[in-house]
Amino acid sequence: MSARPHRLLTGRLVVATHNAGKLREMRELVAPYGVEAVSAGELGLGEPEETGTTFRDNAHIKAAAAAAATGLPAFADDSGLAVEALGGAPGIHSARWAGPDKDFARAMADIHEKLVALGASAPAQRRAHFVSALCVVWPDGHREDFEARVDGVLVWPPRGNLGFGYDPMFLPDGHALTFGEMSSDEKHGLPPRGKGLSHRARAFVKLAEACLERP
Ligand SMILES: O=c1nc[nH]c2c1ncn2[C@H]1C[C@H](O)[C@@H](COP(=O)(O)OP(=O)(O)OP(=O)(O)O)O1
Ligand SMILES: [Mg+2]
Repeated sequence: MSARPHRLLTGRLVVATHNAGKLREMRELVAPYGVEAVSAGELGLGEPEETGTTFRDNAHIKAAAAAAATGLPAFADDSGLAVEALGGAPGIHSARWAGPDKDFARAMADIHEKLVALGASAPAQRRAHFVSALCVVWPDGHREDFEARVDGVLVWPPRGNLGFGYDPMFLPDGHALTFGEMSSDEKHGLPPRGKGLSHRARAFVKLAEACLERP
């Protein structure tokens, strides 16, 4: 009899990302659970092409590639910023909008300029959310998927130099600091502080509930 409809994640785990900011957050999230996290970079894994049309599909592509290459369970995140006035852009293209140089200062300015061109200066016209799709894939192909979002507004100019990507322009609802001004613990917003604040932490709370046990 199984009280758990999901598969338990134990032992070694590949964190299938090539983004240093994300890797740090994903390692912090799994740290309390006694799994040994090894990164895609440490294992010399390549970066699969993200050919999916959804966050969920792209997270699966990354986790499945890493699990197949290593014979270990693999944990991937596909995430992005969806700006309401831009019809959800950049969405799954959020990393690609920063170009090959990963110039997020430029990508943030681009978004701001597009909003200005639309006359969107009031916070209510500058609403956006981050989405995170987390996927764990085992070498036998079993998968577990979790997704969450965090809503907020885009400020200008950007504030803070913590975090990564679009963090300095994202002000989550109900908070006075942008993600760029928050410590990583504040951005996660996990217990005892809260129930999860960032998209990634909120999705991870679901993953942990389903697939992880504290040692
Ligand atoms: O918490 C976040 N704070 C700020 N920006 C964020 C966040 N979460 C996603 N983002 C933006 C930037 C990132 O580059 C892109 C995700 O694109 P995404 O393809 O999932 O990640 P990536 O290419 O950077 O690394 P990888 O695919 O190896 O995991 O969205
Ligand atoms: Mg990517």
